[in-house]
Amino acid sequence: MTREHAELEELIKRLLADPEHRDNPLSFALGQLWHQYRELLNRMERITRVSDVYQSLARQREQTLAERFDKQLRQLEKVARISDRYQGMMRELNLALKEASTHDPLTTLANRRPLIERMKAEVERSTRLQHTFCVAMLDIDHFKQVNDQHGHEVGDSVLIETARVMEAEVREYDLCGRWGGEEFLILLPETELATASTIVERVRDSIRRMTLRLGTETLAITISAGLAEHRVEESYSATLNRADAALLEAKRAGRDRAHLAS
Ligand SMILES: Nc1nc2c(ncn2[C@@H]2O[C@H](COP(=O)(O)OP(=O)(O)OP(=O)(O)O)[C@@H](O)[C@H]2O)c(=O)[nH]1
Repeated sequence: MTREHAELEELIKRLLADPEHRDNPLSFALGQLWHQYRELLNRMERITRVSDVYQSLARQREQTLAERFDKQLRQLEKVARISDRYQGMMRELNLALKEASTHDPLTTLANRRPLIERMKAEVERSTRLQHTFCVAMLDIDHFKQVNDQHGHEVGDSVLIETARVMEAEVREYDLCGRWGGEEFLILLPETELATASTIVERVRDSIRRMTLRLGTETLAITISAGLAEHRVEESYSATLNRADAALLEAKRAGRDRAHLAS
């Protein structure tokens, strides 16, 4: 309320209360007007108060809603982060499981499972396309002596290094794997016996030239191998058995050599 307004109200109140103006014909009408004006003012004040309370309640409600929304959003973000992390862990675990079921943990070469699958696939492919393939079984000579004389850890290092050299010597589409113990298998797709023999000789030569240092000594490793070319309509296991028999012949003939299966 302005100062002039307050002064005007004060003047009206004084005039209405003054006994001197009691008989003035305007005094009654002014009194009624003053009364209505005061009532109107009171109602407006009540409405303003109610509106203020309502606005403040609405503000509070808005605030609590916003806070609740923020809290739920933060919880959702947390759940999403946990779920992302969980999914990442599951993916890694899956990969690790797949790796463990298809690879030898020591040498990281393929284990029997993928080797057998690839041999089966090659049998199918060779039947369909009339292409041949070869299987080479390779075995470290006198490996028991390496373990006995130098210990199991050195034996493990020999296996790891042999696998590394073997893998480095074969072509990208060949498959090297650990068949078990000190025995390895190389699958050579689209390869005839003569070419496969050259590749196996190259592998054997590289392994012979491997330098495995043991203090001042160097450990020399030799490999025997048996090689078989897949025959039309032969199962993968029959080819494998012929390669194995050729390996046995190579061992019997004095080791450090490769024999071709008949
Ligand atoms: N260090 C180590 N040794 C292994 C592993 N797997 C198998 N061996 C050993 O490999 C040796 C194989 O011995 P044998 O089957 O007698 O073969 P070898 O001594 O190589 O004899 P030939 O094959 O006839 O030349 C055994 O002593 C096994 O304990 C392995 O993962 N690590």
